[in-house]
Amino acid sequence: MRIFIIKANHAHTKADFSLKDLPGTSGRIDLLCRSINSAFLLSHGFRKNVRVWLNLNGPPNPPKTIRFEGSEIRPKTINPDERSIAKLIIKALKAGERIKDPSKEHQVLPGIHISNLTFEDIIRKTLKTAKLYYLHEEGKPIAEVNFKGNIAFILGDHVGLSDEDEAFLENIAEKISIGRKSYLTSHVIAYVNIFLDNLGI
Ligand SMILES: C[S@@+](CC[C@H](N)C(=O)[O-])C[C@H]1O[C@@H](n2cnc3c(N)ncnc32)[C@H](O)[C@@H]1O
Repeated sequence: MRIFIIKANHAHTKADFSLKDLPGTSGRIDLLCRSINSAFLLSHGFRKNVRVWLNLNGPPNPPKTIRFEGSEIRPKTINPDERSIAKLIIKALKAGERIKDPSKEHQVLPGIHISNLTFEDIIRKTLKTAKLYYLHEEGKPIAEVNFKGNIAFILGDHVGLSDEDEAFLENIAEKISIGRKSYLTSHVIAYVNIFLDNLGI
């Protein structure tokens, strides 16, 4: 299984933004929509072996975490356009306002779950079943990594991870790189997926 964990520092935790101006009003939920597209979609196909954790930390009620579970998501739930993926995030955030025990995950649609899990909670949970890699420009080249079993990748948003996040990951996740340039989160996910496809993993 491939797991992508994205920490979104400013992404709004309430559906108080405009679909007409996602980049300007949502704390960059547009970036998360493109990341979902890159993580799951093939041309005329869907990656069932992928899990994505979106960890939203913007106003007004951080954190909110949305888990997309490829093996459970129904066909045609995830479409390629940003707007329809943003609508799924809005649905999840609205459901998140109503749940009684937000420390537990609540299913919004088949394969889409919302909770108040923190970034650290997600990492600790994932560590139990997968090897963790932190994607960063200055890491070890991805071509030198011997991938085995369940693999989890941690990525930042447009501002990247904080010093505190990096300190937390220090002895938990290996820092790996797809190149020395700084790429968009969604492009990094697409590259990693294609790289692993070519390895036959
Ligand atoms: C736009 S970049 C963030 C740039 C931000 N200024 C920083 O310093 O982290 C978004 C995320 O993509 C990943 N990323 C970008 N370029 C990468 C590269 N060359 N190799 C591995 N990961 C990369 C990192 O996880 C990064 O946090």
